[in-house]
Amino acid sequence: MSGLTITDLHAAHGRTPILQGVELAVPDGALACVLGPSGCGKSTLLRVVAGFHPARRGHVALGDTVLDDGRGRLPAERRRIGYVPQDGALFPHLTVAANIGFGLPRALRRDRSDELLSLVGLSGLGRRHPHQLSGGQQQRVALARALAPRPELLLLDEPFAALDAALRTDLRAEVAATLRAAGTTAVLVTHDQDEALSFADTIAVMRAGRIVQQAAPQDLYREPADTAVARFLGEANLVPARIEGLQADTAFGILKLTANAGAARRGPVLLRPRQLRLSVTPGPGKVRTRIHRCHFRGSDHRVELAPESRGLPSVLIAYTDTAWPPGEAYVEVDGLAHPVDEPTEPLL
Ligand SMILES: Nc1ncnc2c1ncn2[C@@H]1O[C@H](COP(=O)(O)OP(=O)(O)OP(=O)(O)O)[C@@H](O)[C@H]1O
Repeated sequence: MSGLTITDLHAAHGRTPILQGVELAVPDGALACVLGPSGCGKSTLLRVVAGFHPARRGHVALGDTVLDDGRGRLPAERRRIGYVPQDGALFPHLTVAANIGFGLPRALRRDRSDELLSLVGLSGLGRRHPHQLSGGQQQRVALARALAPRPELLLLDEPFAALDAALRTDLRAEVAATLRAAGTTAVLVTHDQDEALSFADTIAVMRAGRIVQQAAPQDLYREPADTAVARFLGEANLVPARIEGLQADTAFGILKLTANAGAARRGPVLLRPRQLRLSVTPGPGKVRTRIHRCHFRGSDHRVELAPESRGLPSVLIAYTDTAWPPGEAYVEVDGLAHPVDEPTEPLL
């Protein structure tokens, strides 16, 4: 078993505390994402797991092996962990095959680098040098090199950040497929929510040196822990409500909740843009709005609506399959509303 378990992990740069009680569990064979804004400590977390930076206290274990507990540390070269940095960091003077085989016993190098080149879709390019490859190809070589010694855990530090949008989407799907084929447990850090949502089995949202929520992508998107996580994962309509038990009283009428909210209180509920349904006719549970703006985005339209009722934000966002011309639209809610509170801790 090679699942990663991190409990109450603290680490610092000099005197500045950076990781402040990180809790993270990545099951054996799972692809996890640590998602958080720039500077929240994602790279520091990966560096502690890889063995390049010491923990102050806490516990980091891979399967049954303790990697660091703040007192003792397993040296990085004995951790069986692969690391893919942002820029790939290939050796420029070595061929692609030599980059992949670097560090392997000589007798294994050729077969293993051929195998890995095929796995990352670069068969036949082993004799080239890194500068003769595109950025995306170089990142695939970096992935192949990290996988070559059969690590139990692979760490990826924003490995697609330098690539253009289309290539990034393709490559991350390929990388996810490659990791699943190899059965490797992996942790990718990113500040890009689309990347996290499309890549991972489990996403841990990091803020100010802590994991504030860990869940499967769909659960995290629909049921974020607070308003900041809600906004970080995508556009959010935060609608004022009186919340009690399993329902919320809102300008749309009574909405059912994702979970029992307990005693009565006031607070926003989350409605994602796809939960707002537009129509041209009024009706029960519908709110009259004016279409402020509608723009085509390729796969859908993003519509900004100005509600005419009180008790709603000044702008609601809906994603629709068809275009909506300027004028009136009636909006109703589809699905469950999710109660969200303001975050109780600092955001950075
Ligand atoms: N070597 C260092 N010495 C001192 N402070 C550092 C060092 N490396 C990082 N820091 C600080 O630690 C904090 C966390 O940095 P880290 O690189 O872990 O964040 P991150 O979430 O990965 O950010 P990004 O997404 O921008 O890479 C930042 O405030 C950063 O300035």
